Amino acid sequence: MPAGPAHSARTRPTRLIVSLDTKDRAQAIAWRDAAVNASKRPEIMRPPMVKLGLEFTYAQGLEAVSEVAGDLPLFLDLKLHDIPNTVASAIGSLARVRPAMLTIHASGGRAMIAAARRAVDDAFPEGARPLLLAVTVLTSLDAEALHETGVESSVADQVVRLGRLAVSAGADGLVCSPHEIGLLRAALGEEPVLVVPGIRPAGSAAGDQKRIMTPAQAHAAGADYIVVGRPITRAPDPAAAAAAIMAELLA
Ligand SMILES: O=C(O)c1cc(=O)[nH]c(=O)n1[C@@H]1O[C@H](COP(=O)(O)O)[C@@H](O)[C@H]1O
Repeated sequence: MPAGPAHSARTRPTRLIVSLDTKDRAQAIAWRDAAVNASKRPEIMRPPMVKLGLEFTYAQGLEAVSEVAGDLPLFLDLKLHDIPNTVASAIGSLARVRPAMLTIHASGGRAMIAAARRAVDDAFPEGARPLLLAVTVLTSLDAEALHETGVESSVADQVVRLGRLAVSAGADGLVCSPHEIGLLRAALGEEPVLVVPGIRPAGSAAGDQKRIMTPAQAHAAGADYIVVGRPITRAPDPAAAAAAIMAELLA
């Protein structure tokens, strides 16, 4: 694993990914535009990424995904989890969308992750390959919910175990909660890209998320990207909410 951090946790840049979780195309475009407008404020001037996932893609299809992403870098979050051949073939079907990031579940195992790696390398031209991200333990799970699935380790140990497995099998990065960033950096070094949902600005409702932090806390912990949905999209003024979150990442 690479040693020698390029940035300390505190100075590592953190970029916002806005999660456009809706079935409605016009709504997704409106939220995208609100985030883009927020990012043009002079103190920010850093365009966001957008995430489209299961809800939007099942409702609207891949062509609509491309339309909504427009020129913004796209995190296509379909969390593939199946036998290796099926996952690899599915990745081939996603190439036309030109995502910047794709997700699989690390718990699909080494052969599945390695097959996904090969599929990304085969299906996308060099220079246009998405980052292959492996989801470790969903941020909606706490220790009790994880144990109920038959995993006896702590959440932290399971995240690190799956993180090591995924990176050694070819993943470029991991999806984890902000609570595990330090442990993953200690185990895997600075190179794996850490994409971090479970973000809740102070005072906002946790909803179904269990392992949460504020944007500033996740930035200070060393997240490369934070993923934020409802705290922006369900806010009375999504552009203002996005701007406030982006401002927290500038420190
Ligand atoms: O892969 C993800 O993006 C993801 C992984 C995870 O462990 N937890 C998690 O919340 N997500 C996604 O991140 C987004 C979080 O949305 P909010 O909870 O509304 O901010 C949702 O689109 C989730 O699907």
